[in-house]
Amino acid sequence: MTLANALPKIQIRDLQVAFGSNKVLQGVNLDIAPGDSLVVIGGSGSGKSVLLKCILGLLHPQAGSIKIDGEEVVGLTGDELEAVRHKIGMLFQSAALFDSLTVWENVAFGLTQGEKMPRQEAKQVALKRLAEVGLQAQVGELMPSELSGGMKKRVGLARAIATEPDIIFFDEPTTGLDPIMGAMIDKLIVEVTQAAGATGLTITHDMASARRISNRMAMLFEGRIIWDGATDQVEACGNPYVEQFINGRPDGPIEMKIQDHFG
Ligand SMILES: Nc1ncnc2c1ncn2[C@@H]1O[C@H](COP(=O)(O)OP(=O)(O)OP(=O)(O)O)[C@@H](O)[C@H]1O
Repeated sequence: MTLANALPKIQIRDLQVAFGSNKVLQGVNLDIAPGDSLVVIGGSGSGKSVLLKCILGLLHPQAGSIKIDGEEVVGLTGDELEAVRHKIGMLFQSAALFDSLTVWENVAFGLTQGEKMPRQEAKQVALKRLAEVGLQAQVGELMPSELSGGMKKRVGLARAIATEPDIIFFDEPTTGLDPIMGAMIDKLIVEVTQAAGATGLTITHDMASARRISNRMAMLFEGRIIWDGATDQVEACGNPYVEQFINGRPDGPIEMKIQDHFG
């Protein structure tokens, strides 16, 4: 539930990132309220991953501000950056599990390494998290190579929530899954995020998934957020770029831009 006057969980102002002459983010402004689940949509190469990397401190913007809980994170290094990252759980596109660790060790990684929790205690937490994503304790003893794609995503989700983060990032959470498994992962994402009272930030191309996961959407186009609003209003938002994108129409203002470049 969004509180009208609550301090944004994440506040982004005039964020600018360029790689040489490629100006990827050209003044991004975005507020994400506590408890919101926001999906950032936008075409390939529009800068969605760059935006997430800036929030994680993996990329340094040329200009602009990113505040988490009111604290500036741009420019942080060392322990201060680690403290910010500790607030964020992440489900990576490929689930990004360590091949040489068992499933439960993967889930417990942030607890044993980051929080120095004793191994047996961390294992109990990991098994609890695995149960929350519908996986039995025996799965905890398997190696990642023994899992299907859907199971890997579940394990990745269990790992993302293991340290009870305030914020969870989901990078293309349904990529590579069949539609039913994708819908199941979406349902789990909603359940675990709400149960944790966490704020969600997702990047995806999968509009069905975006609609299921989010209560808010923002569209990134030509380096800026060109629309940001409630998910249930996106169909009728009146923005021709957003309407073309969410309906996957080949014709419209976005195609005209592509023709400008290559035509
Ligand atoms: N480390 C980097 N060095 C140089 N250019 C980069 C780097 N990271 C990203 N880019 C460029 O920034 C632009 C945005 O990339 P980004 O990966 O954020 O797009 P995206 O919206 O996540 O795309 P997709 O949906 O295809 O994953 C691209 O033009 C990309 O080539």
